[in-house]
Amino acid sequence: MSKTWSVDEHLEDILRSIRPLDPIELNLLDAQGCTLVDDVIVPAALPPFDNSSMDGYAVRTADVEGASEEFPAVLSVIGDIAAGSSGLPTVASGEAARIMTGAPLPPGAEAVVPVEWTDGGTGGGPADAMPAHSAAPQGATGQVRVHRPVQARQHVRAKGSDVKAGTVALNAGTVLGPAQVGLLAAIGRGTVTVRPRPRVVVLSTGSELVTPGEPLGPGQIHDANSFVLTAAARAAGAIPYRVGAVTDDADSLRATIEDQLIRADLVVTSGGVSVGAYDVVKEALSRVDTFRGSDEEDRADAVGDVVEFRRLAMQPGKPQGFGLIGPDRTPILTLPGNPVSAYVSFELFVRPALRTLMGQEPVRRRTVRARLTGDSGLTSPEGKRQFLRGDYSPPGEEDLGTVRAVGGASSHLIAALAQANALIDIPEKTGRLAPGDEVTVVPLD
Ligand SMILES: Nc1nc2c(c(=O)[nH]1)N[C@H]1C(S)=C(S)[C@@H](COP(=O)(O)OP(=O)(O)OC[C@H]3O[C@@H](n4cnc5c(N)ncnc54)[C@H](O)[C@@H]3O)O[C@H]1N2
Ligand code: MOO
Repeated sequence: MSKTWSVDEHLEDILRSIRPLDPIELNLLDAQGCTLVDDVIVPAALPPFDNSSMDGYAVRTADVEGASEEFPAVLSVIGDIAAGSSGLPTVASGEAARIMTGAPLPPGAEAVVPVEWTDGGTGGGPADAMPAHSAAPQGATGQVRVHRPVQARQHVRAKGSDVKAGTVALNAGTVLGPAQVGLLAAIGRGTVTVRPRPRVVVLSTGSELVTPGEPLGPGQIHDANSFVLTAAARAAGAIPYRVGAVTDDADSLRATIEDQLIRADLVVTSGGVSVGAYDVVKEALSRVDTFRGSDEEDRADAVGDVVEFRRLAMQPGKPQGFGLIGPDRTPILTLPGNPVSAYVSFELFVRPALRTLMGQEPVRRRTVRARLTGDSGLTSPEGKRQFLRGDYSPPGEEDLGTVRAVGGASSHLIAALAQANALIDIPEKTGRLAPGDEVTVVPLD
């Protein structure tokens, strides 16, 4: 009998054959979720100029020293400075410029008095706000009474106080989330060089499969796997292409995969990999001449172009296949057909492969230790690493969180999978677990 592989051996074999995708330059929003290839250097200081952090009046500090509501400092308003203003007036002694948040601090001014610390030019008590310029253009002229002093640079955001020119804004390897996209935009980057999202072709196999939304005939079931795998690929950051279920016919499957290779950085199939007489994936992909290219060079490359089918010491997910196919040596992972097996296999093998293609680390999901709860204990097949579905609660006051098994071990239990938020990772040598035992948990967040 051929070798039984451990989960780690199979994963390591896959990862050994996969390299990060070549970098490309993408528009900022298209790069969301992608990994930066190079450090991004700040080209010019941010903010690019000293500016006001308040709507108020730009003043000289000496002019408002000792000011109070009873004895206000009275200053002449020389004009408005709105955000985006250029051609700034100089603020001389006894003068103030009305200034808006984000507007450049004018020459001569040392600080900004918020409008609430003034009469807003009304001659009355403290102002709540400035009237709109369109409704009260006279606010840009006349006099303002200032009720409180300010210190030099108060309410001024200094040039470069956010980031300085020449410093590193983001390090290579950073995954671009909303805040990182925002920073790149703020420093003026319209495009960025990243590892692209991998394109994943997902196809399920089985003559019994019917697309959701269509009625079932005798012996038929709805195709769940191509949906769960497509959703999982998208959640992992890839661009999935779901191909409708292929019937159990080796030639059609080969033809479908061959057609799809053009748009695939990775192919995932489900079903047809065990030991039955209609296990089409195995039949179609075990042939040595699979996916020869059309020219000589491709043909030479394609020698040995075969998917290796393996048995893993794992439950669910025992039958697995992996290979590199076609002229571009595209990785293909063939997952077992039982829906829970397909999903667990995705989490353990496909997701790390996708993260490797994206240049993201760590490639494996984090694990935590948790205490097993539930009325009875668990049994696990010795000699197999078992991944039960679990409901994990993170620690509160206690040092460890808790986890409860959801549903049984059978790999057709997709309803229980949908109630789970974690996998319970039970080692090969463990046959029995009691409530209160510590276990390893893989949160699926
Ligand atoms: N004699 C043996 N039989 C089986 C063994 C074995 O070692 N010896 N292994 C079992 C294990 S474990 C698994 S896992 C399955 C894997 O089988 P396949 O990968 O060949 O999958 P299928 O036979 O095509 O399907 C299995 C099961 O899952 C259902 N299925 C398949 N695709 C979908 C889909 N897209 N959506 C929903 N459900 C799907 C299918 O109808 C079958 O019920 O083999 C065991 N047998
Ligand atoms: O190993 Mo299978 O994946 O139990 O259902």
